[in-house]
Amino acid sequence: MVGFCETCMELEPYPSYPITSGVFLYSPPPFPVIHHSLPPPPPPPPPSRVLLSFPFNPSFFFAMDHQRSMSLLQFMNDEGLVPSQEEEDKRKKAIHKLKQIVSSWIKKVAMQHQLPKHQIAVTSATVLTYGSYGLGVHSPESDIDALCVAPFFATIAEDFFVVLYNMLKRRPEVSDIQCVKGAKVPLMRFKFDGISVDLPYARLRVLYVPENVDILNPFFLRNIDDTSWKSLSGVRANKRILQLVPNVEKFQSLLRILKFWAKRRGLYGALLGYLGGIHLAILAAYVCLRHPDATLNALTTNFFRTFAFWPWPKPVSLHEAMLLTSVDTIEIRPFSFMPILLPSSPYEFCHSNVTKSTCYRIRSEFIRGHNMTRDLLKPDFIWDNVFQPFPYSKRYSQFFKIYLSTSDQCELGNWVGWVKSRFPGLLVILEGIQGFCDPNPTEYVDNEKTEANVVFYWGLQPVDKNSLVDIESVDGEFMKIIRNGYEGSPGRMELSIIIASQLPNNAMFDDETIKGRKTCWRVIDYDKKRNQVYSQHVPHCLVGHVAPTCEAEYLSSGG
Ligand SMILES: Nc1ncnc2c1ncn2[C@@H]1O[C@H](COP(=O)(O)OP(=O)(O)OP(=O)(O)O)[C@@H](O)[C@H]1O
Ligand SMILES: [Mg+2]
Ligand SMILES: [Mg+2]
Repeated sequence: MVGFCETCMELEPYPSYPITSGVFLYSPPPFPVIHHSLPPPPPPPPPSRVLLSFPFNPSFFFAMDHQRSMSLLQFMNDEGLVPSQEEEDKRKKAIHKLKQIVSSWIKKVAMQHQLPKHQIAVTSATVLTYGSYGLGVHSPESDIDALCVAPFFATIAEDFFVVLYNMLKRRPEVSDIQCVKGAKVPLMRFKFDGISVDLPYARLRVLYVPENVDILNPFFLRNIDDTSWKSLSGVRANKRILQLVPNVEKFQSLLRILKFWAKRRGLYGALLGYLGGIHLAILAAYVCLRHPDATLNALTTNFFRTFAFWPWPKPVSLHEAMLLTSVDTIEIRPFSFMPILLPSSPYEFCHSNVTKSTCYRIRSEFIRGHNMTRDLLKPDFIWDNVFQPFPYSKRYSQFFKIYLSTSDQCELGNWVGWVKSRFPGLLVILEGIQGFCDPNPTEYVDNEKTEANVVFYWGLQPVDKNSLVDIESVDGEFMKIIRNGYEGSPGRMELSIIIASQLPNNAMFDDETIKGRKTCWRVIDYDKKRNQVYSQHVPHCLVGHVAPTCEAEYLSSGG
């Protein structure tokens, strides 16, 4: 078990005494433990056996459990985790309009392809929502993940990325539109009425795609291409999760809570080796399946207990949660510190960038959550403590600073997106040198600089205080990774090491203003650079203009 620092109720960064539970399968990195002000960590909290010293009164425990569930719901409300009716209506309206655009797009494409009139009349395409919106757990700042599903004749390269792109671009509701062609799941990303939308594409071997097409039905999955298959996997996974969980409402509340917890504790973001929405959704579903009658409090407590003692890298699978022995086909699993299996055929693993350091951080946070929630009778318990922002500046003595800037504000989004897509490589380089790195996912802005910028501060735990990272060699190695493939004009990148006291004032790591600090950026106006594209089906027919490719923010996931 990992100890607490008594002054700040934070877990020690690394176990300072032998681990007894067998939770950690690899040896902890050989770093000194920072005792924030008190030297040795206290012994682990007393086991829950202590509860049995009270005369056992079930109704008292039920009452306590109920009370904690109620206060958790109140906490969610106070934090604004559930979008207002007004926000919901705005999203519904945006999706409705998107469906209309897609419907008229497919007719236009059918005409451009010179399909017979009767086929043009019946052809249709639709939009299926998935991700956090599809699961009903989105927060006000979540994007809408919407899959455009169309008949086979509409190509991705031309009809989706050119014709639909241009139709969207002309709409007054649409801004900041980008084509993300290089990702495992290619997509268009834009804002619709101010809401971020991720729009990947799938083609089915049909002429008519029903509005609520059942993509778990094998009929629709016949002979589809590889990209479509990958794009559909998010929708299939979501649908399966919602079918499996015994109580959708409780699952949604639990997942909302966990996403908020992960954001507050600096653990949200698959790109930086932490947990993405899909990972948390499967972990939450696992707990719901194992405890079908549990209250919200019991589910949250069980979540922390289950994963604090999970024997990683044993995969988490919803089949196991249902006590089924195995699934039919499992892809050959690449090594992963925290493998999590998608719940729908062909049972691939969620893409993961978890590293040794981030795995350690996540597990420490599971244990912290467990230690804080395990005792139902703890007199001074308040949920607020569980969700305290992670105190980076107290925890780390040094920070790896990544300063990214462009002289033109419009180029910042693409430049930062590109560098971020290469962050997994940088993390590996830093871990190789330092052994440990905590890539804080929060993006900061240096307001003292006149140029458009985004700054990252990653926590470091040097082996000894005098050891310094050789910035030049890190810079050289990382430049090799980011140099190839960027299509725009690259911005500036400065890497440096700072100590905790040099953190700028606006990087307030330890207070509650952590919410809403994500940088907003604008995207290049592609109109200035677009190229004409002609139809492959009708010679000399101009189908539109192609946007220069914006590189994938995610190396291989559709998020
Ligand atoms: N690493 C991944 N592995 C497999 N599927 C992924 C991965 N990342 C994203 N996806 C798919 O894309 C969907 C949308 O991802 P996204 O990153 O938008 O997260 P989200 O769950 O919608 O949370 P948020 O509220 O932060 O948007 C997920 O539900 C999942 O189906
Ligand atoms: Mg999303
Ligand atoms: Mg998304």
